[in-house]
Amino acid sequence: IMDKDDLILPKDFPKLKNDAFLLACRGQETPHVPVWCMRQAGRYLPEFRESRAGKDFFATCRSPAACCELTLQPLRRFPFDAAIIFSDILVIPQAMGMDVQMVAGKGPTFPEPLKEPEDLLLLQSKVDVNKELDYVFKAITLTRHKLEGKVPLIGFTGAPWTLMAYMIEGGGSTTQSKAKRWLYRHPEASHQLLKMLTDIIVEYLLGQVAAGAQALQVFESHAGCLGPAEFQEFSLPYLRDIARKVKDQLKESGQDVPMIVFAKDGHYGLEDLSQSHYEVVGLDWTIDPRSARERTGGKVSLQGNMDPCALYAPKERIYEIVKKMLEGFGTRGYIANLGHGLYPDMDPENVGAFVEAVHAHSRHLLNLK
Ligand SMILES: Cc1c2[nH]c(c1CCC(=O)O)Cc1[nH]c(c(CCC(=O)O)c1C)Cc1[nH]c(c(CCC(=O)O)c1C)Cc1[nH]c(c(C)c1CCC(=O)O)C2
Repeated sequence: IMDKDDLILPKDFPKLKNDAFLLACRGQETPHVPVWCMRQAGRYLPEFRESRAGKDFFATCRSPAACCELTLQPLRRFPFDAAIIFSDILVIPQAMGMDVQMVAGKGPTFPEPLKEPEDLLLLQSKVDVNKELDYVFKAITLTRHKLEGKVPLIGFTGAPWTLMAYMIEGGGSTTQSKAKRWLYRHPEASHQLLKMLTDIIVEYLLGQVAAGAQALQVFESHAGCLGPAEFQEFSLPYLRDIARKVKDQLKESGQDVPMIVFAKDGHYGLEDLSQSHYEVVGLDWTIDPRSARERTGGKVSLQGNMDPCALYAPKERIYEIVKKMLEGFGTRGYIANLGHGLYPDMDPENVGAFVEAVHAHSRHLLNLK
């Protein structure tokens, strides 16, 4: 007998029925290769567009009921093996006191981005994460209940460098030159900001686990504009710090939650990423599955990496591409996904064909063993 109020308490969650994703994160045997898609809750779904119509993006993020509904929508259509909470990486800069708006046709926009190191003083350095981001935690708890144990729920965050880049660029950028200017001209202030973000992210991820998240993904979406040396200095140490601190704290309370790091276009860092305390390394489509396996030497599970644009292909071709991908990665320690998020103009039917192909072909390969 579940009272409505119990849905917001992070306890008595329904029993998990499909643990293929969690098993694959840990390199354990599964009956099929699990699959989910980055941005599976998104504008390619007509029901998503309808729910979001006329509403402010971040107001939607602040409504636990809306986040829950948007998270569940793709699972009603497709047998995905994981859900990812509907939210955004930019809720952290907002919690630090920055104004961020989602402008239609333009994307995220900061009216007053950081310009010079003095601007760091304007940020809330000691953020009360439990207060400022409580709405995300509530959304996670509600969604974990409403999922009814169908699949595990993934929580996420942006990585420090990616968030720093948005905070300085004030929005999307192809060169990230304003943010990279800080790395070369103000390395100390850069480290100060990255450290500030890291502390908040650790608390934020721990809060997500306490609220009911069963896995965590860290998005370093702007790894690609860094070179190996800058990655070593300004991204990797913080990615490692996050995983180590989150895991140490969880261990104290006897918990263990798999963590995924996705450094988009950061293949120069693949060896390092596979030795960074994350169970899973996410890959974009510019890496060949076999070479990714060789370079990570069985140290981690891998996730990815079909080119999202392959979903524009006819279904038979999608099956062929999935087949090659599965043969390249193998069926063990592997989570099928795209190499980046779905685009709004993609056909939901082809997303269904992708999921179906992963399940069917991986079952076929596993039965041959
Ligand atoms: C860089 C980044 C952002 N947000 C995110 C990242 C990291 C992943 C990546 O590299 O893409 C992460 C994110 N954003 C969203 C999710 C939800 C879960 C899911 O993947 O389904 C996740 C995991 C919802 C969203 N976040 C956003 C949408 C689409 C806008 C809308 O719903 O109105 C969704 C579904 C908006 C957003 N938010 C951001 C961008 C660049 C955009 C797109 C703007 C545009 O295309 O107009 C920042």
